[in-house]
Amino acid sequence: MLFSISYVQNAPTQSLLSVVNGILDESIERKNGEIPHRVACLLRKVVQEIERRISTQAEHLRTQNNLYKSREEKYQSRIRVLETLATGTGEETQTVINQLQQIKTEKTKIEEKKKLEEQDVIRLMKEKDHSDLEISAVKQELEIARKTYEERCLQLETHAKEAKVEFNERLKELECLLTDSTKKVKELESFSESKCQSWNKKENIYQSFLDFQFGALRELKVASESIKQEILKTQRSYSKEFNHLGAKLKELADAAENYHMVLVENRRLYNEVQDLKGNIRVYCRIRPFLSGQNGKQTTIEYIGENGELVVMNPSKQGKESHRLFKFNKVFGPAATQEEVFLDTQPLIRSILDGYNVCIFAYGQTGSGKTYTMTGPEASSKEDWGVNYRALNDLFHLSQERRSSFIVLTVHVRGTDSETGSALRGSLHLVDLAGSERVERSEATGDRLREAQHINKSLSALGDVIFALAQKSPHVPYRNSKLTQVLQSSLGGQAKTLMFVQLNPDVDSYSETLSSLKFAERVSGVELGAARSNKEGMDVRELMEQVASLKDTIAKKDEEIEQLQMLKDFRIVSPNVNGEKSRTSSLRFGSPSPSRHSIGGIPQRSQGLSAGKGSGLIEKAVSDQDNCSEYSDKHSEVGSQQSKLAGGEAGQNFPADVELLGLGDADSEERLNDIFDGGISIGTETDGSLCSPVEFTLIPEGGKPAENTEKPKISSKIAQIQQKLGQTASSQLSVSKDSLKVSTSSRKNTTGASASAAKTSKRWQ
Ligand SMILES: Nc1ncnc2c1ncn2[C@@H]1O[C@H](COP(=O)(O)OP(=O)(O)OP(=O)(O)O)[C@@H](O)[C@H]1O
Repeated sequence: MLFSISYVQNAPTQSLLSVVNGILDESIERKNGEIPHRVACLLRKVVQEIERRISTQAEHLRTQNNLYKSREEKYQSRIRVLETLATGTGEETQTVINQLQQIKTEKTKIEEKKKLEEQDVIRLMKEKDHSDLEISAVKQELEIARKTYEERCLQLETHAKEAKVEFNERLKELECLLTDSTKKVKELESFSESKCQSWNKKENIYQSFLDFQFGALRELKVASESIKQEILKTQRSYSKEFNHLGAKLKELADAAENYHMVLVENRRLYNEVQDLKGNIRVYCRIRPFLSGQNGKQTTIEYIGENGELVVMNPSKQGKESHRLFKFNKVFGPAATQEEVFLDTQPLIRSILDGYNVCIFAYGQTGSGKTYTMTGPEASSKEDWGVNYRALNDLFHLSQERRSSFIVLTVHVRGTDSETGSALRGSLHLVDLAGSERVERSEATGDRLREAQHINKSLSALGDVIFALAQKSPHVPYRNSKLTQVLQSSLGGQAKTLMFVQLNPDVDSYSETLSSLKFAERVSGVELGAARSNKEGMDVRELMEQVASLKDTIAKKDEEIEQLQMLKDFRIVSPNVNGEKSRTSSLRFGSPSPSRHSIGGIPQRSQGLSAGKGSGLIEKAVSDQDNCSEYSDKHSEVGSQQSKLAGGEAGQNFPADVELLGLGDADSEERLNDIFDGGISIGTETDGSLCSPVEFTLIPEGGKPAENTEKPKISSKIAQIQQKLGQTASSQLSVSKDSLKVSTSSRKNTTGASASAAKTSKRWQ
């Protein structure tokens, strides 16, 4: 804002005022109240100029006013002159009037002008007042600004003074510090000098240390060289040892290999233990999903090599969802017929050693029982089931009966040419009916009745298994034809194997579980060590001698009785004679368990109807019935065949009467049958069946003989017994009465053997 003096002098008042206002506004906007000195000077000049102008204006106005007053007076005098003149001449008057008029107009104009100028003056006055006010305001502001400025200056001066004092103090401090620093520098210089000296010393020490280290390093190099040599030596010895260890490891690997053989051996031994304990072996077989069942969920979780099986219940969670079972062997879905048979073969072959063997397949419908036992229909040789494989030589027979004792029984008999002992074994191959619950079979009408029947025989089988597992004194074999048929295998110390067949389908889980539980129970059944039906020549001869001696005793007994009766007849009345006869007959009836057993052997079949198998059983039983005709005729006892084919259960046959007078054309064979029957029937525990052979073999030391011939016979028996003691001493424990019974039972048993032989022939 630099205004020259000429601008201030030449600029109109209005613009000067606006300059002043601008300066003031600017200072107000800054708000610091400070007006620079130059601006203040300028303002002062502007204000002075405005004041000067106003005073000039006022002077001018006063001059104008005086001028107008003098003019007015002049015109007034003229008017008077003119008025004087007007009174003189009219024309002149008129002219003067005109002039006057002009003057008046002029006067009006001048007055108007005057008015305007007066207005101007008034306006200027107002402007002046306004300017005065503004000037005073500016003055005030200037005063305030000046004061503020002065205060600020004062403050700055004070600050400057304080700063100066402070600066001086700081300067002093810095001077002190400088002095200190100088001192310190000097100290440091002296310290570094001493340090330098000590470092030099240390350098010398380190130099000597390094020299020493280099010396040591040289020594170490020498030592490392010798250590290297040591290591090489050790390496050589280690490699030797490694080789040695390798050899040992190889030995271990061989041992591990052997371990597997040992495992196999262990399994074999385990099987032998099972043989000795007589457990029913249980093989579990899981059939694969059939075509169309792909993608189905399986319940089989794990199949162990040693017979472990874990099944999973998909509807349960956690621990309860899994169940572990252990059997002799578990065959997975991929197991071939050959594999299954290979594990079964030893058992089957043992019939050649005179064992009775029974293999039966259990499981729900469609689980693969027939597949395992027989094989699929129209099967090739690889698909052959256990039946065909085991009975390759009887294949044609199996085929004949393909369309219908389910139960295929094979009797094997042979003679050991070296020892002359006879071997007799039988093999039962049973394909049971489906084990599912009747509701699940969805059968109705006749099929429902048939299913119920099947269910009954399977439940009877369950009862028998349960009784055997519990070692119950009574085993209900006779509750169904099936259990009667299987009696010799389930209770006759035979070798028995059950295939439990499983359908892996999740829908069959409950059936699978119940089959597995049943199988678990079956595997717990101990039948006792299997016995071979092997009779040495000595035994047979002795048996024959015992039998003939018993015959003699019986004849003598009869003679004694007849004599006694004759004697009594002579002494007492005929009634008494009758009484005596009855007593005598009763003695032959069932006073002792052994007698009772002979009487209670026959049990007539009521006709079989057991589903798929029932036809065959029925046929078997009808065959048996045919045999029974024969056996009834000949009063056969002692073999299981005769038991099934005989009369009502528990019926006591008057064995003495029935068995007497039989022909003994093939007595040796019959004797064998009896012996066989004795062994197989021995475990019937309800007291109705017992081995007649046991009676024959077991005289109980005995009462003193009544007849004079008896001591002779008894002593002969004793001799025989001594011989027999070597082979069958454990079975000796019957009374003299038993011996009497046995005399006649011999005939009885010979009859039975014929039946067995014939029945066997029928099946062959
Ligand atoms: N291990 C297997 N491998 C291949 N297919 C099998 C196997 N086991 C069973 N099957 C098939 O499963 C189906 C049912 O088998 P199978 O007839 O043997 O059962 P089942 O238990 O005897 O039935 P049912 O009680 O009705 O006689 C058949 O088609 C059979 O071929």
